[in-house]
Amino acid sequence: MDDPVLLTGAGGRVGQAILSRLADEYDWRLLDREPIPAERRHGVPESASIVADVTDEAAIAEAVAGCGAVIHLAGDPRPNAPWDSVLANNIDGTQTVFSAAVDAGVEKVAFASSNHAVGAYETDERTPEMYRDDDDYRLDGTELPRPSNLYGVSKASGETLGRYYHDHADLDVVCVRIGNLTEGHPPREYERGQAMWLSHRDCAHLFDRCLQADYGYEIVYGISDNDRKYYSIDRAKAVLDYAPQDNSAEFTFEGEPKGE
Ligand SMILES: NC(=O)C1=CN([C@@H]2O[C@H](COP(=O)(O)OP(=O)(O)OC[C@H]3O[C@@H](n4cnc5c(N)ncnc54)[C@H](O)[C@@H]3O)[C@@H](O)[C@H]2O)C=CC1
Ligand SMILES: O=C1O[C@H](COP(=O)(O)O)[C@@H](O)[C@H](O)[C@H]1O
Repeated sequence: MDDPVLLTGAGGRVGQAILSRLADEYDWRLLDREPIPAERRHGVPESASIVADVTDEAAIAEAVAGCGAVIHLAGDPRPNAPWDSVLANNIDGTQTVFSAAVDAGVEKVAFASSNHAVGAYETDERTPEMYRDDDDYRLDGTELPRPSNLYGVSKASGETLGRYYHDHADLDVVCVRIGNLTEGHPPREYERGQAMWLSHRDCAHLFDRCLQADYGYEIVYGISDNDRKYYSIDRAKAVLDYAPQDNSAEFTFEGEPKGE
C-alpha cells in the first residue's frame, strides 16, 4: 500500500498496538477526536494528525482524500455503552467513514468489529466449556450476528454497512471481530478473555495483513493462536495470510509467562 492510510481512533488501545509496530511501514494519517500527543504518534508528524469526530462528514471527506486504505477503529468500545453513544459514534460514524471512503476512491477498509457482535452464542448450555481447550465448538465468521448488547448491535451494523458498500460500490472490506486486546499477557483469571486474547504484536500483524492482502468482503476473527478458542482463525489465515505468534496457553491462568 503506497498511498496514505487513514487510521481512525489512532490514539486508543488498538490504534496504539498497530501504530507502535507499524509507524514506519505506511504513510499514515492519524485521526482521533482527541489530540494525539507526540509519544503516541510514534514518529508520525503532527501535520499528519487530524483532530475530528468521525460523524463530521466534511472533516472525514478531507481526511480520507487521496488515501488508498482506511483502518477504522474510532468508536465507543464499551460493551455497556448506551444506545445514543453507539448510534452516533459507532453506527453514524462508521457510515460516514465508509461513504467518504467510497467517494474518495479508497481501495479497502478494515473495520474494527467485535466479539460482542456474536456474544449471544455463549449460551448457558455452552459455557464455560466452550472457553476451554478441549472443546471443539467454533464460530467461523459465516454465522449470523447474535449481539451481546447494544454495543454488539452497533458492530453488527458496521459489518452490514461494509457489506452494503462492498456490494454497491465495490469497496474491499474486511471486518475484524476483535477478541480481547491486552498488552504483555492475556487477561488475568478470565477464561473467556484468555480464549479470545489478541496480543499487541498479533494485532499489528493482523491489521498489516488487512492492508496487504487481496479480498472482497470478509469477516474474520481477531484473536491470537490460543489453545483455548471458540473462534476459528482459519479464514484469517487463508484470506489474509495471518500468522499469529502468541497463545494464551503460554501463560498461567494468573497471566504469568510459563517459561521454558
Ligand atoms: N480493545 C479491545 O479489546 C477491542 C476493541 N474493539 C474495537 O476496536 C476499536 C478501538 O477500540 P479501543 O482502542 O479498545 O478503544 P479506545 O477507547 O482505547 O480507542 C478508541 C479511540 O477512538 C476515539 N474515538 C471515539 N469516538 C470517536 C469519534 N466519534 N470520532 C473520532 N474519534 C473517536 C477515542 O478518542 C479513542 O482514542 C473500537 O471500535 C472497539 O469497538 C473491538 C473488540 C475488542
Ligand atoms: O469489544 C470489546 O471486547 C473486549 C472484550 O470484551 P469483555 O466483555 O470480555 O471485556 C472489551 O474488553 C473491549 O473493551 C470491547 O471494546
